Amino acid sequence: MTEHLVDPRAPRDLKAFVAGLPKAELHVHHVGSASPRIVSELAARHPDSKVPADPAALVDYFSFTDFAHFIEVYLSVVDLIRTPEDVRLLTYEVARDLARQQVRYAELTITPFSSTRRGIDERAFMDAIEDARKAAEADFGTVLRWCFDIPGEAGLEAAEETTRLATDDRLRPEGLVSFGLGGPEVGVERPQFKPYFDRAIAAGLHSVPHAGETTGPETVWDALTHLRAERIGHGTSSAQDPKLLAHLAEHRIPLEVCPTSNIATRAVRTLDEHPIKEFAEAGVIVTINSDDPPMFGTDLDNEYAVAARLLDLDERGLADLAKNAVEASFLDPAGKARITQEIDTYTAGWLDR
Ligand SMILES: Nc1ncnc2c1ncn2[C@@H]1O[C@H](CCC(=O)c2cccc(C(=O)O)c2)[C@@H](O)[C@H]1O
Ligand SMILES: [Zn+2]
Repeated sequence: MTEHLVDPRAPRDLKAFVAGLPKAELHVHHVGSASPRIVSELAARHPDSKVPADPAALVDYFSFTDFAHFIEVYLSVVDLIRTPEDVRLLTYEVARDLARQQVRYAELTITPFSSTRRGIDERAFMDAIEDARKAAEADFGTVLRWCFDIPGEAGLEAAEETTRLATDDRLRPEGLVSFGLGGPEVGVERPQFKPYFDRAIAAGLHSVPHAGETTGPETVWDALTHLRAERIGHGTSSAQDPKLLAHLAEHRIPLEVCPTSNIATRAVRTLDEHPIKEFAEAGVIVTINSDDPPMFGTDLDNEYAVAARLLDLDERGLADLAKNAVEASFLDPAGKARITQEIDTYTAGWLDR
């Protein structure tokens, strides 16, 4: 069950503050954000799927014994996304859910390889996400950008295909800003992906691989040295290496921290054991993210509440976390200034009320 994942202990008034706080989210997956309503609607369309169409049954289905089990469940949801219309519906509804949490800007991680290899036409896929991105900005005011990630376990074929889709000017979508690496890390050495990250960076994309989620600090070092990571997805095991913490702090390389994800995938045993406090005490830039919120029984607001408890934050501390994410984002300077100003105005208004 996932009740242990929702943190009831954050003070109530801070939850109200968080609910209205303008936010940015940098580490949240496209398919992983499909709401129970969307997943059950798609599962009902495809009765051959093992994904339950009943939202209540979905809660148990989204309980994982380990990381490998999480990936298996994740891919069963990927299998539900079969048409460009499924892609467009999913993307637009994810934007609606983000807007409900006052997310003004989000970099959504998409794995195009997983969809094109399942038969969705690549041009139709790009058109679907771009249509949804423009509609979401017009309807909700939420600015979306894309990160295309390589599913590392699928190997160099997936790396080549993802790089082609991300760098071919006839295909790459206008909203694409970054290039990542997801999936299991065990046995998926980061250095082999250097040629693909080099091509993506040469095409103007920012490098943001997952690293140190289920493997040690050496994977984070590899992501920094071989993949030229500008941010690190999770980086949880960095806390095991004081030199790495010092390097991340000195070079201002942010960690995309996803507290509840780490518990749900068993990467970390309990929230109280999460290394987020070590990151903050070492001066590492921390951003708060939800990763795959419906799958982990959480949402971004809850992740901020968890961070408030683990870092003992007040409203100003929470506002600083939100500003960290804006600053670490790949949004243009004017957009960053606009959202940062919104955060400051909101926080001042809250404290003066
Ligand atoms: N916390 C996370 N940590 C890591 N990744 C995460 C996390 N959350 C979500 N993901 C996503 O999980 C997928 C994994 C897909 C994958 O491993 C795979 C393996 C073999 C074949 C295929 C295929 O498509 O044929 C896919 C990726 O898309 C990634 O973006
Ligand atoms: Zn992730």
